[in-house]
Amino acid sequence: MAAISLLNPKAEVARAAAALAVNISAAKGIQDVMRTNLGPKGTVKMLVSGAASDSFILIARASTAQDDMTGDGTTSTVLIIGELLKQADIYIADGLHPRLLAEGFDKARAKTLEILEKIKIPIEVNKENLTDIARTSLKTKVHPNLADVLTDICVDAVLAIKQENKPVDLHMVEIMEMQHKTDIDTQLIKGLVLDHGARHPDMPKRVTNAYILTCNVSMEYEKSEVNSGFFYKTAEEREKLVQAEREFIDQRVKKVIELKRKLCNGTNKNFVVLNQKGIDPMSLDMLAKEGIIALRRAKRRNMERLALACGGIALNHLDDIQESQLGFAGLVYEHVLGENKYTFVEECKVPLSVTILIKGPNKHTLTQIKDAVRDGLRAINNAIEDKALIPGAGAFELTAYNELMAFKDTVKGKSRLGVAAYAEALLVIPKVLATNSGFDAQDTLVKLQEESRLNPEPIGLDLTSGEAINPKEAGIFDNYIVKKQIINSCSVIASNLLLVDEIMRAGMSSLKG
Ligand SMILES: Nc1ncnc2c1ncn2[C@@H]1O[C@H](COP(=O)(O)OP(=O)(O)OP(=O)(O)O)[C@@H](O)[C@H]1O
Ligand SMILES: [Mg+2]
Repeated sequence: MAAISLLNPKAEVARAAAALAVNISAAKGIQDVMRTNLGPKGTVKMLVSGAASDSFILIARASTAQDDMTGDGTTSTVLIIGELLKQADIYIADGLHPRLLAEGFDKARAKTLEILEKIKIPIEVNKENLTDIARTSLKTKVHPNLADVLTDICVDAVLAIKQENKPVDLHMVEIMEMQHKTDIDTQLIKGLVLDHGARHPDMPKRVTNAYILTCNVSMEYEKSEVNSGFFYKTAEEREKLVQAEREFIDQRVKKVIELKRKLCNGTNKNFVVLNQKGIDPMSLDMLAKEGIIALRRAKRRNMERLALACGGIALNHLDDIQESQLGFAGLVYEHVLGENKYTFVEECKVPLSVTILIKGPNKHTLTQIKDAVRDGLRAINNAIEDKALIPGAGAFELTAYNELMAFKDTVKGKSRLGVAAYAEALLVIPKVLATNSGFDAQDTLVKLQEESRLNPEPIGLDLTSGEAINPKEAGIFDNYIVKKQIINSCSVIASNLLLVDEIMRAGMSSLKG
């Protein structure tokens, strides 16, 4: 193939035209697959795979890049690219050169970014605003009742870990799954959940007002050294060494017990030891007699999170332990689920790390909720970083359309057709939102455009009634950063797909040269 096109310039042109046609039809095809996803009435996300064309890969990459960056806007990206190419197809059939269209796209892109700046609503970072953005996002992912529950959880989680004047670290929100049919739903734990229980039957299963000692100190008598035979000659000597070693471990445990007695005895307070190292049965016995809960072999990662959640310091030795080094939790309890034991450390006062515990009857549900929670958290975080929101429900796209059409008249030459095509393409968002809710796209659009001519405020679509609404009043918002990325990536990808013949020619001439 390549050899023939090198020799025959006509074949080269034919191939380029065919490539353009492939790109256009691929973009339309992907758009058709994705369109039913958009908005809260959209169906659950589908994973598209298996198509081989480069254009597909390009669009898919744009859409996953979008997802990696902000966790949102992938469906809109694909829809707008598809629509840009559909529009382009009409103009190209009329003889317009793709390059002029691409030029127009780029002018429109710059203008649309200006429109975005104008429409953006500066916000204070407070519960109400964060709830609006989280709810809008979550309702596009899970059914409305669950979305409401998850909205509160996500907002409370972020507000809990958010520190004044510092960027939010979403890693401090641990997402944990529990597969179980249960009446308790997904919940926010102001603290954390360890996936094991206490190791002694006499230890309390539930305590309140608990000091938390986190440490990485062996409370385990290490037989191996003593038993190795190097250290003793007689049985008596061995016995002594064993005793000395035992004594050494006991001293450690006694230190803990001493502190516990000092702080807790005669009060309503309790004591919990969470140790990264081992605790042997004798040590556990001693602790259990004192009513102390002790967990051994806690995961290292959890040790760090424990200190963040409960306060205190993870200690590497117990030589001089003091109250100030301990954390505190309002409630510590064991929870048994089937064969698994969990320990909940919660009601931490100022937790810098929290846990969202997702419950669901099966893996599929768990994954779906987990993805939704991640999206919700990212939407909240985006809003905090942007300190702004964009009115949703198609309001931004309708406003941008109006302004771009006015702008188009100021653009000289044929590239203005690219600007018009871009403006038209943005309307795919309100149109598909309408269709997915069972309304006629054209009727709805006419209605909304009439309303937006009368109303200075951005106008969006009420998906229940099919009428115009003010998204600001309805609390429907999108992230600024997400819209910005959609605007940028759509025009770049669409232009690349359009200019496939030029790219091919450039590639070809470099081959010839
Ligand atoms: N309650 C609502 N009423 C009207 N429009 C809404 C509502 N909630 C969300 N939308 C609109 O739905 C669109 C977002 O839909 P959706 O989240 O399904 O797709 P996306 O963000 O493009 O892609 P992704 O699949 O990555 O989330 C936005 O245009 C948003 O304004
Ligand atoms: Mg979305």
